[in-house]
Amino acid sequence: MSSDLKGNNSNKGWIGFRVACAGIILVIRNERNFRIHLVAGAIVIIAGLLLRVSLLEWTVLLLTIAMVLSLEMINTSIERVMNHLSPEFHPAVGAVKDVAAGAVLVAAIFSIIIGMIIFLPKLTSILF
Ligand SMILES: Nc1ncnc2c1ncn2[C@@H]1O[C@H](COP(=O)(O)OP(=O)(O)OP(=O)(O)O)[C@@H](O)[C@H]1O
Repeated sequence: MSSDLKGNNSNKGWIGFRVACAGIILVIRNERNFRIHLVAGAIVIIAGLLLRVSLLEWTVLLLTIAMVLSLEMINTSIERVMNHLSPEFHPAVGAVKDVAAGAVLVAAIFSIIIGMIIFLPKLTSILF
Protein backbone atom coordinates (compact mmCIF):
# COMPACT_ATOMS: atom_id res chain seq x y z
CA MET A 1 0.00 0.00 0.00
CA SER A 2 2.82 2.40 0.88
CA SER A 3 4.47 1.76 -2.52
CA ASP A 4 1.09 2.55 -4.13
CA LEU A 5 1.01 5.84 -2.29
CA LYS A 6 4.60 6.56 -3.29
CA GLY A 7 3.74 5.85 -6.91
CA ASN A 8 0.76 8.16 -6.71
CA ASN A 9 2.79 10.90 -5.09
CA SER A 10 5.59 10.76 -7.66
CA ASN A 11 2.95 10.70 -10.42
CA LYS A 12 1.30 13.75 -8.88
CA GLY A 13 4.64 15.50 -8.70
CA TRP A 14 5.33 14.75 -12.37
CA ILE A 15 1.85 15.94 -13.40
CA GLY A 16 2.33 19.12 -11.35
CA PHE A 17 5.64 19.77 -13.12
CA ARG A 18 4.04 19.18 -16.55
CA VAL A 19 1.08 21.51 -15.93
CA ALA A 20 3.47 24.18 -14.63
CA CYS A 21 5.52 23.85 -17.86
CA ALA A 22 2.25 24.08 -19.84
CA GLY A 23 1.54 27.37 -18.02
CA ILE A 24 4.93 28.74 -19.05
CA ILE A 25 4.36 27.70 -22.69
CA LEU A 26 0.88 29.28 -22.60
CA VAL A 27 2.23 32.70 -21.59
CA ILE A 28 5.09 32.51 -24.10
CA ARG A 29 2.57 31.79 -26.89
CA ASN A 30 -0.18 34.21 -25.87
CA GLU A 31 1.28 37.09 -23.86
CA ARG A 32 3.27 39.70 -25.78
CA ASN A 33 4.41 41.45 -22.57
CA PHE A 34 5.80 38.18 -21.22
CA ARG A 35 7.80 37.69 -24.43
CA ILE A 36 9.16 41.25 -24.14
CA HIS A 37 10.29 40.54 -20.55
CA LEU A 38 11.80 37.24 -21.69
CA VAL A 39 13.85 39.01 -24.39
CA ALA A 40 14.90 41.68 -21.85
CA GLY A 41 16.03 38.90 -19.49
CA ALA A 42 18.04 37.26 -22.28
CA ILE A 43 19.73 40.61 -23.08
CA VAL A 44 20.63 41.02 -19.38
CA ILE A 45 22.16 37.52 -19.31
CA ILE A 46 24.21 38.21 -22.46
CA ALA A 47 25.35 41.56 -21.00
CA GLY A 48 26.30 39.76 -17.76
CA LEU A 49 28.41 37.26 -19.70
CA LEU A 50 30.10 39.96 -21.81
CA LEU A 51 30.79 42.27 -18.85
CA ARG A 52 31.84 39.39 -16.55
CA VAL A 53 29.61 40.24 -13.58
CA SER A 54 30.47 38.73 -10.19
CA LEU A 55 28.66 35.78 -8.57
CA LEU A 56 26.76 38.11 -6.26
CA GLU A 57 25.76 40.30 -9.21
CA TRP A 58 24.57 37.18 -11.11
CA THR A 59 22.44 36.23 -8.11
CA VAL A 60 20.80 39.66 -8.00
CA LEU A 61 20.27 39.79 -11.79
CA LEU A 62 18.74 36.29 -11.94
CA LEU A 63 16.47 37.02 -8.97
CA THR A 64 15.35 40.21 -10.71
CA ILE A 65 14.58 38.39 -13.97
CA ALA A 66 12.67 35.68 -12.07
CA MET A 67 10.70 38.32 -10.15
CA VAL A 68 9.55 40.17 -13.29
CA LEU A 69 8.66 37.01 -15.23
CA SER A 70 6.79 35.48 -12.28
CA LEU A 71 4.84 38.67 -11.61
CA GLU A 72 3.93 38.92 -15.30
CA MET A 73 2.54 35.37 -15.10
CA ILE A 74 0.55 36.16 -11.95
CA ASN A 75 -0.76 39.32 -13.67
CA THR A 76 -1.89 37.20 -16.62
CA SER A 77 -3.60 34.73 -14.26
CA ILE A 78 -5.45 37.54 -12.51
CA GLU A 79 -6.52 39.10 -15.84
CA ARG A 80 -7.83 35.76 -17.09
CA VAL A 81 -9.71 34.85 -13.94
CA MET A 82 -11.30 38.33 -13.87
CA ASN A 83 -12.28 38.06 -17.56
CA HIS A 84 -13.85 34.67 -16.80
CA LEU A 85 -15.68 35.63 -13.60
CA SER A 86 -16.70 39.12 -14.66
CA PRO A 87 -16.49 39.72 -18.42
CA GLU A 88 -18.66 42.84 -18.19
CA PHE A 89 -17.18 46.27 -17.38
CA HIS A 90 -16.93 46.98 -13.65
CA PRO A 91 -14.76 49.50 -11.76
CA ALA A 92 -13.77 46.82 -9.21
CA VAL A 93 -12.51 44.55 -12.01
CA GLY A 94 -10.60 47.46 -13.49
CA ALA A 95 -9.02 48.22 -10.10
CA VAL A 96 -7.93 44.58 -9.61
CA LYS A 97 -6.36 44.51 -13.08
CA ASP A 98 -4.70 47.91 -12.60
CA VAL A 99 -3.13 46.84 -9.30
CA ALA A 100 -1.84 43.58 -10.81
CA ALA A 101 -0.38 45.48 -13.78
CA GLY A 102 1.09 48.01 -11.31
CA ALA A 103 2.90 45.19 -9.50
CA VAL A 104 4.65 44.23 -12.74
CA LEU A 105 5.54 47.88 -13.38
CA VAL A 106 7.07 48.27 -9.90
CA ALA A 107 9.20 45.15 -10.44
CA ALA A 108 10.24 46.32 -13.92
CA ILE A 109 11.23 49.82 -12.71
CA PHE A 110 13.35 48.44 -9.85
CA SER A 111 14.90 45.89 -12.23
CA ILE A 112 16.00 48.70 -14.54
CA ILE A 113 17.52 50.55 -11.56
CA ILE A 114 19.34 47.36 -10.43
CA GLY A 115 20.59 46.80 -13.99
CA MET A 116 21.93 50.37 -14.10
CA ILE A 117 23.66 49.98 -10.71
CA ILE A 118 25.40 46.80 -11.90
CA PHE A 119 26.13 47.60 -15.55
CA LEU A 120 26.76 51.36 -15.73
CA PRO A 121 30.08 51.36 -13.79
CA LYS A 122 31.36 48.46 -15.94
CA LEU A 123 30.30 50.18 -19.18
CA THR A 124 31.82 53.53 -18.21
CA SER A 125 35.11 51.88 -17.22
CA ILE A 126 35.24 50.20 -20.65
CA LEU A 127 34.22 53.30 -22.61
CA PHE A 128 36.23 56.00 -20.79
N1 LIG B 1 -13.98 44.33 -17.11
C1 LIG B 1 -13.33 45.49 -16.92
N2 LIG B 1 -13.89 46.45 -16.14
C2 LIG B 1 -13.26 47.61 -15.94
N3 LIG B 1 -12.04 47.93 -16.45
C3 LIG B 1 -11.44 47.02 -17.20
C4 LIG B 1 -12.04 45.76 -17.50
N4 LIG B 1 -11.21 45.04 -18.30
C5 LIG B 1 -10.14 45.83 -18.49
N5 LIG B 1 -10.24 46.99 -17.84
C6 LIG B 1 -9.24 48.09 -17.82
O1 LIG B 1 -8.37 47.93 -18.93
C7 LIG B 1 -7.04 47.67 -18.48
C8 LIG B 1 -6.39 46.62 -19.36
O2 LIG B 1 -7.06 45.39 -19.14
P1 LIG B 1 -6.88 44.11 -20.07
O3 LIG B 1 -7.62 42.98 -19.50
O4 LIG B 1 -7.19 44.53 -21.48
O5 LIG B 1 -5.36 43.86 -19.90
P2 LIG B 1 -4.30 43.84 -21.07
O6 LIG B 1 -4.29 45.16 -21.78
O7 LIG B 1 -4.53 42.60 -21.84
O8 LIG B 1 -3.03 43.77 -20.14
P3 LIG B 1 -1.68 43.09 -20.53
O9 LIG B 1 -1.14 43.99 -21.61
O10 LIG B 1 -0.91 43.14 -19.21
O11 LIG B 1 -2.00 41.69 -20.97
C9 LIG B 1 -7.18 47.25 -17.02
O12 LIG B 1 -6.01 47.53 -16.26
C10 LIG B 1 -8.39 48.06 -16.56
O13 LIG B 1 -7.99 49.38 -16.25
